[in-house]
Amino acid sequence: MIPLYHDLSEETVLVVGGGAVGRRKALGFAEEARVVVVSPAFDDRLIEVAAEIGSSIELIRAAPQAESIPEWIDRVAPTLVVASTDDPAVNAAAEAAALDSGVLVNRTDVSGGRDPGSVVVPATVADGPVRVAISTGGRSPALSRALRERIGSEIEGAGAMAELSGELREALSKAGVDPETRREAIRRVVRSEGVWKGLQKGRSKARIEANNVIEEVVDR
Ligand SMILES: C[C@@]1(CC(=O)O)C2=NC(=C\c3[nH]c(c(CCC(=O)O)c3CC(=O)O)Cc3[nH]c(c(CC(=O)O)c3CCC(=O)O)/C=C3\N/C(=C\2)[C@@H](CCC(=O)O)[C@]3(C)CC(=O)O)/[C@H]1CCC(=O)O
Ligand SMILES: NC(=O)c1ccc[n+]([C@@H]2O[C@H](COP(=O)([O-])OP(=O)(O)OC[C@H]3O[C@@H](n4cnc5c(N)ncnc54)[C@H](O)[C@@H]3O)[C@@H](O)[C@H]2O)c1
Repeated sequence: MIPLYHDLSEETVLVVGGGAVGRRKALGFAEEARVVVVSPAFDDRLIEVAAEIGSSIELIRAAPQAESIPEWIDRVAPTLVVASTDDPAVNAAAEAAALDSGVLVNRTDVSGGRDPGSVVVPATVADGPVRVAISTGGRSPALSRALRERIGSEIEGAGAMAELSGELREALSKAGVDPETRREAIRRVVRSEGVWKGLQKGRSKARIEANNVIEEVVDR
């Protein structure tokens, strides 16, 4: 399995099954996509949060049987279908219908042994624009979660570093610094203890540190 970061803004995710797992997936995807959850009953927290965040999550009360899932896919036109009911036959039908329509599918009730087009939702941790995704290839979701908790502290401050080094890279490029020198300067900035420490004290401190690192490379 190859990890990809998929921009789902303006896309629709269809979640079939609105229990605890369906709620977790729906709320995760609703950070970016429009989400439609179809289920005969909904997790209480999902109902609460859906009411708070408004139009990006739509809850539709229905219990589609296996044979009617393709109609739901036609009607909702999703980019991704999440199969999260507690009925394996309905989950299997959602998977088959999604794959038939060339739509991605996340089967939440099975691990390993996936068909092409089937995706795993990883555990993720973010700091600003930096986002780390962890998968065990479906083998151990509990381990994914434990590793996510560990990695969280590891990437603290990485978001600010991404912003700063991105801006510096653009500034060097505009100033006409040749690409090889620019790459070397930015590589040193992102590895510099001084710049990481500076970021904890504030942006201007980090900028001064970064400029010192860059000058050493540019003035060589
Ligand atoms: C990472 C995370 C993302 C998310 O869902 O948001 C996620 N599961 C999470 C938690 C979690 N899930 C389960 C437990 C209980 C402990 C345990 O059983 O291990 C815990 C731990 C907990 O809750 O602490 C139970 C479970 N999960 C699956 C099955 C079916 C099966 O194994 O057959 C069963 C057994 C059900 C049963 O038998 O009843 C299946 C999948 N779960 C996946 C993702 C995919 C593989 C990811 C990978 O490659 O590692 C995959 C394959 C499909 C998918 O859903 O994409 C999220 C952590 C979020 C976070 O906190 O960071
Ligand atoms: N991927 C994961 O992380 C993970 C974690 C725990 C469990 N699971 C698996 O995911 C499945 C769901 O777990 P859960 O804890 O959310 O169960 P749950 O019982 O809380 O939720 C199941 C939901 O499916 C709905 N449903 C039933 N028939 C339906 C139909 N025909 N159409 C639409 N919705 C229907 C129910 O009303 C309920 O809301 C289980 O099969 C479980 O084995 C996956």
